[in-house]
Amino acid sequence: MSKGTLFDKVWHLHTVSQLPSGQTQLFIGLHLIHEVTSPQAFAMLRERGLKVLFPERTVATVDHIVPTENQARPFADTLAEEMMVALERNSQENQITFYNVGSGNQGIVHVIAPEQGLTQPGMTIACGDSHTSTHGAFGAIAFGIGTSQVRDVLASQTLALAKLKVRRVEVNGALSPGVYAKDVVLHIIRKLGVKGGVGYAYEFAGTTFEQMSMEERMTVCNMAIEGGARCGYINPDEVTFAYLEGRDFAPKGTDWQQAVDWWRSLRSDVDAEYDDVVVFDAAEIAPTVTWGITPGQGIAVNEFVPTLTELPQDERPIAEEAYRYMDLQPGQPIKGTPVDVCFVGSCTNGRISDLREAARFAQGRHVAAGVKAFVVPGSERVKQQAEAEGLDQVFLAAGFEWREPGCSMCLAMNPDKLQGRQLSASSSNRNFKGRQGSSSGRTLLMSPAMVVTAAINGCVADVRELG
Ligand SMILES: CC(C)[C@H](C(=O)O)[C@@H](O)C(=O)O
Ligand code: SF4
Repeated sequence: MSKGTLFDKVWHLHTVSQLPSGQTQLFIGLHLIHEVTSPQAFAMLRERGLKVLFPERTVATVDHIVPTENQARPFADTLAEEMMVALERNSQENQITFYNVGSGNQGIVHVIAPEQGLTQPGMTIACGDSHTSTHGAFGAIAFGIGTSQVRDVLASQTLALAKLKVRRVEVNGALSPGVYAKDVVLHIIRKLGVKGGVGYAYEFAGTTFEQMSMEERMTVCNMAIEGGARCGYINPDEVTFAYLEGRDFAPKGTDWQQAVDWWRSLRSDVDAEYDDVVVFDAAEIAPTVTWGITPGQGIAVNEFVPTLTELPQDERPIAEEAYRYMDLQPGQPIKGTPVDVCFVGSCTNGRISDLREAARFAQGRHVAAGVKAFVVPGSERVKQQAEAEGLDQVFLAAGFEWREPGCSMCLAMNPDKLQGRQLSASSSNRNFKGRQGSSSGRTLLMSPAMVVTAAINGCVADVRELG
């Protein structure tokens, strides 16, 4: 194996051909599909009389449109019901494994594939969903694709792609108390910008990531795309292997050791060359909250909404738009901003460790009067595990609602929606205008522990002061 980054090695190993366009025809090891971006792709396939080439390399689940309260069929929303029926039919007709509601394996696509061991180091993974970068936490090259590319993968198991450059994003040192993976990635995006990663894969490296659990690594890679990087990854190590061992689709017996040796060989070499390197110090990272309308508009919870003069010229127009939309004044503290809705969930922070941490802060406390707070597990397995540990009871006793798995209010393609100008504290990944349902609804992104802190205080508050 030649010297290089994991990205280079995996790309090279999956290259089928070099296309005259200069692009690479890349083999896709695992194709994940969900109800939103697959129906049209299957329709295009049908129009051309094509079949799914490798149905065993495609796995389907339903997440965006699933109601998290009443899941009785048919769904009240006819469009949601149509998408559901289409996925059921397409999976069945094409012999594609479909983890439907009630199967015990359903959930947000980026939660279920890792938990079942489908996501493995050295793979290429594509899904018609931008947060596919999540799977890079395992040392896979994983990226979101559009619907016509979903068609291409279904038909040929390959994609025509231009190779990305690689930026090593290094963070070193221990995280301070109250600082989580979410804060690390919000900090990175704040510093490098929401477009800073365009054209790059982000290799997250350094002792901070080495110390993280797989679930924390997934939180970081999940938001690579929010920094413009279509994929983000972390080199596989003992933490990765320990997480994978014994999972349903992980190699077993003698295959296991062989796989581990193979995965080790794919790590970026110490003398690998990068197109760019940036280095951060973990000690500088505080609990972070977004105040604006892009995930890059983040500040430490004890900082003030930036004034125009503090911002570089090119960030000023979007800042002005954000002040107006969010109804926040430049220079005001973010702490103390009243919240209406508190949401713990999503493919960023809806895993068991997120729920455990949220429950730790909710334990023995109560949601403030007038605040609607709810917890949505990322998958049926996460829900089951949380209930086995009694986390649901902790949340319920604290005044949180406990829901069925799905994307829920991360995107509000289901009944969980903000109303009017409501302001939400959310553990999800996007704070775009109108993202959580209402066209004028407002979102502040933060870690699950900070969402719980906000729920209890009725306003943005510092998790470090909750004790
Ligand atoms: C619906 C889907 C295409 C979309 C995505 O690509 O990310 C969604 O998951 C999101 O988070 O905005
Ligand atoms: S949880 Fe949110 S970000 Fe993740 S796939 Fe669903 S809608 Fe997209």
